[in-house]
Parts: sequence; structure tokens; C-alpha cells
Amino acid sequence: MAKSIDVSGLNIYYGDFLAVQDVNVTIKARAVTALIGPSGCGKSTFLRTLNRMHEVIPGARVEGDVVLGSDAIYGPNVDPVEVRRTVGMVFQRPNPFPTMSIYENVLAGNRLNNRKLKKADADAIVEKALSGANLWSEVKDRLNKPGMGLSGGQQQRLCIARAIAVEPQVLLMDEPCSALDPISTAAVEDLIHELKTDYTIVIVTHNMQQAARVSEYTGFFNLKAAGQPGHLVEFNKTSKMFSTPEQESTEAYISGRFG
Ligand SMILES: Nc1ncnc2c1ncn2[C@@H]1O[C@H](COP(=O)(O)OP(=O)(O)OP(=O)(O)O)[C@@H](O)[C@H]1O
Repeated sequence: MAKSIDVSGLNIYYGDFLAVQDVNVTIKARAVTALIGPSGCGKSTFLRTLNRMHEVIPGARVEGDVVLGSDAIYGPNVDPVEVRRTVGMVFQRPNPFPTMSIYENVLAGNRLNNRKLKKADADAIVEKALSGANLWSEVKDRLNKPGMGLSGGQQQRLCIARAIAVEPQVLLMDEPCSALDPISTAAVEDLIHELKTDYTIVIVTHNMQQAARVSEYTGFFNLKAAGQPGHLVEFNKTSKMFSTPEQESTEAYISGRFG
């Protein structure tokens, strides 16, 4: 079931460096939230704190709270591996496992969780995930061929299929279309549109038109000055952000006056 995410008082560090300061925001369930802002303002860093991927970097840590539904993901006794299963992630470059078939790529996460998956169950998961990722009809006759043999856009949809095969509650996407051509981008955007009925989706994008097309909510991150931490300047409905933003710097960024 899709869940909302409540972030409060979140400070994000790399060692002593405070990269992002004091984020307070509620990300709605079953909606697409876009994160925009100039390079280096901490969008990807913030995204990675939502599934505890940030802390895999040595010295990286957070202060503050991230609550998924009613569960504090940084609470004591929380298993980060379980958090990452619940909150899936898709990266900038499609990254299918190079030695695996399309079929095995989809199942990679499920195999980690359950080594003794029955063939019929595995088949059903693969078909459902690939159908959910709008890829089934294109690959159903070559499931045992390498995932790397697909086009870039198909590979990215395969990665989305792999992410949804474990039935997460949230999908994080870090510039998922930046390595794709316009047609593949449109296919992935259509998919994002469909997935939001089942998932909470947070997408980092540099493409303002994309943010406007795919999201219901938008957060604008910025730096006060070079070397200062990034912060969330404004969070609002996308329609408002792109028509009548509350902050001057949001307006300046959206209208292309900086960044
Ligand atoms: N592994 C790391 N170690 C140390 N500092 C890092 C690391 N990754 C990012 N940073 C720093 O954290 C800050 C935020 O970087 P981040 O990549 O989150 O920004 P971004 O808004 O996603 O940028 P871009 O749009 O260019 O991808 C930057 O100052 C960056 O140099």
C-alpha cells in the first residue's frame, strides 16, 4: 500500500559537511512529487535519505525524522535493508544486471528476499511487474535474453519493473529520463503517470517541463550561497509552483533566470 512520507527537521551530512539543512515536508501518498533546483543543492542527497541509501557512503549521516506512514525509518531497531525494500529506487542510468536475463533481472530483488521462489510464482511476478512497467508486450517472447540487449528506454522500464516486483510502497526516481531519448522519455513519463495510482513517487528532475507534466507537487531546493547547505525553499502544488510561486527565487529558477 502506498504511504505518505513526513520529513521533519532533517539535516543531512557528509562527514562534517552539512549538505542539506532543515527540511520539513509531507510527501503525499499516491501522487507524484517532483524535486527541482540547481546543481549541487542537494536534491539527490535528500532523495537518498528517504530510503536510507545516504548512509551507505562512509561518514554520511542524518539528523531529524523521516516517517513512512507511521513508521520512523531512522528509529531504533529499524533494518535499513527492509526500508530499501519498502522504498524502491530507480537511478539516472538504467542499470540492469549485465549477466542476467530480462526474467532474472525482474526477479533480482525477490530472489534476495526469498531464495526458494516457485516457478509459477516467479512467472506471475515477472509478468505482473513487466506489465506494470509497460514492457511486457515488448519482451514477453525473449524473457531469457540478456537485459542489456534492450534499448536504453526499455532498460529503464526493466529497472522500474525490477523495483516494483518487490511491491514497494514508495518509488524514488533520480533523474530517470536523463539518459533517454524523447520517445523513451515519453514512455517512462506515461508509466510514472500510471504508477501513481499504486505508489507514492518522488522524482528528481532537471527538466522543468517534465516536472510540470508528471507531478502534482513540486519542491524547489536551492543554496543560499556557494558552500552553504541546500534547503527546501518552497513546496507547493505543481500548478501553483509553475504559475504563481510564493518565493521570488522559485520564480527566478522556473523562468530560467538562474540555475
Ligand atoms: N558522496 C559525497 N561525498 C561528499 N559530498 C557529497 C557527496 N555527494 C554529494 N555531495 C555534496 O552534497 C551537495 C549536494 O549534492 P547533490 O548531488 O545531492 O546535489 P543535486 O542537487 O542532486 O545536484 P545535481 O542536480 O547536480 O545532481 C553538493 O555540495 C555535493 O558536492
